[in-house]
Amino acid sequence: MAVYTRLGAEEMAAIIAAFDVGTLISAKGIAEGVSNSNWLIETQDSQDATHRFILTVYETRTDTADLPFFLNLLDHLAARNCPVPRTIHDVEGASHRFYKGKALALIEFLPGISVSDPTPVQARAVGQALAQVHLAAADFGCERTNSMGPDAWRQLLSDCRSDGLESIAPGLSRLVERELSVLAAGWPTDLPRGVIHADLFPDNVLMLGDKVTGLIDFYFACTDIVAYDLAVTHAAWCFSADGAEFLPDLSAALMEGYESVRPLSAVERAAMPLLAQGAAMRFLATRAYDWLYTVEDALVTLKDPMAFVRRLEFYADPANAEVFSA
Ligand SMILES: Nc1ncnc2c1ncn2[C@@H]1O[C@H](COP(=O)(O)OP(=O)(O)OP(=O)(O)O)[C@@H](O)[C@H]1O
Ligand SMILES: N[C@@H](CCO)C(=O)O
Repeated sequence: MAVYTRLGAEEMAAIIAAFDVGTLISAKGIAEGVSNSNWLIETQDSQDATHRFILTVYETRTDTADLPFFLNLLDHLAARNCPVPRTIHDVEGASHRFYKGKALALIEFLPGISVSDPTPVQARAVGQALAQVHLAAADFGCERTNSMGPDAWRQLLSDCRSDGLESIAPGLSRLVERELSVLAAGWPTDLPRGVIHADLFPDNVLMLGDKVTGLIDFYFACTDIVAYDLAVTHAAWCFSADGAEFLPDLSAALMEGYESVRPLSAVERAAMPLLAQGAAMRFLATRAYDWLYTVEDALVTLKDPMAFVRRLEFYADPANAEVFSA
C-alpha cells in the first residue's frame, strides 16, 4: 500500500488548483509502489472533458534535490517521443511544488498495465523502448551519480554482515564475498556512459498488448554505463520470478529488440556477463538489506533476495555467457 501521506478533499482540491488542469473530480490512492504516495487524479475542464493524472507526494526515500533531474528527464524524453509521462508544470511554471514540507508533482497518466508473464514480443518491445531512451537522453545535459552503484552494493552488504547473509541462506556470505571481488577486479571503466533508468522491471513498464505505452518510475535514473541498464533489464525480464528458470526466448527477444535500435559495440557485448552479475548483485544487496532490516509491521511486501542470488549464479557461470553473444 503506497499512500503514506493523508490528504483531505479540500487539501487535494487546493493542490490540484495550483496546476491549472481543471476542477478535481476524483482522487484515488494507488496501492502499487513502495517508495512514494501516489494518487490517480481526475479533473474536468470548462468543456466538461475529463483528464487523468498521477499525483506523487515524495516521501523520505527520494531526495528532493534530485527532482529536477528526474522530472526534466521525463520532459526531455517525452519531447523526443519516448513513451514516458510528461510532467504537468504548475501555474508558476515549476515541475514540482512543496506542500507541508513534502515535494509533490503531477504527471501525465498513461494507459496500460504491467505484465506479469511477458511474451517474447513484449520483451522485444521493451528492449526497443530502452534503447530509444538511451539514444534520446544523449543530449540531456544533466548528470546524476548512481546512488545504487558498486560502492552502495558493498556498503549495503557489509551492513547486512556475514551472519545476516547466512541467516538468509547458508553459504551466502561466501558467495557474496567472492562475487564482490570478481566485480571489483573487472568492473569496466571504459564503456559508453549516459542516462540510464536503472530499475526497468516489468512493474515499471506499462503495456497495451504488445505495445509499450509507458516507462515509469525514473527515481533511480542516473548517469552510468549504458549497457549496464540493458543488463538490469535482462536480469529483471528474462527469468522466472524466483530466478530459478532462465527464459531464453525472452532473453533473445529483449537483446534483439534493443540492438535493433542501438547495437552494442564489441566491448559492450564482451562486458555484458559481468554487467549482468553487477545487476544481480545490486538487487541482491537492496533486497537482502530490506529483508534483514525492514520492521515487521511495515506495510510493504518484502522482495526475496534469493531470486537474485540465483540470477547471480546464472550470470557467473561462464557457460551462460553465450546468452549475450550476437
Ligand atoms: N504515469 C503513470 N501513468 C499511469 N499509471 C502510473 C503512472 N505513474 C505511476 N503509475 C501507477 O502508480 C504505481 C506506482 O508508481 P511508481 O512505481 O512510480 O511508485 P513508487 O512508489 O515510486 O514505486 P517503487 O516504490 O516501486 O519504486 C505504478 O505501479 C502504476 O500503477
Ligand atoms: N525493482 C527493485 C525494487 C526497486 O529497487 C526490486 O525488484 O528489487
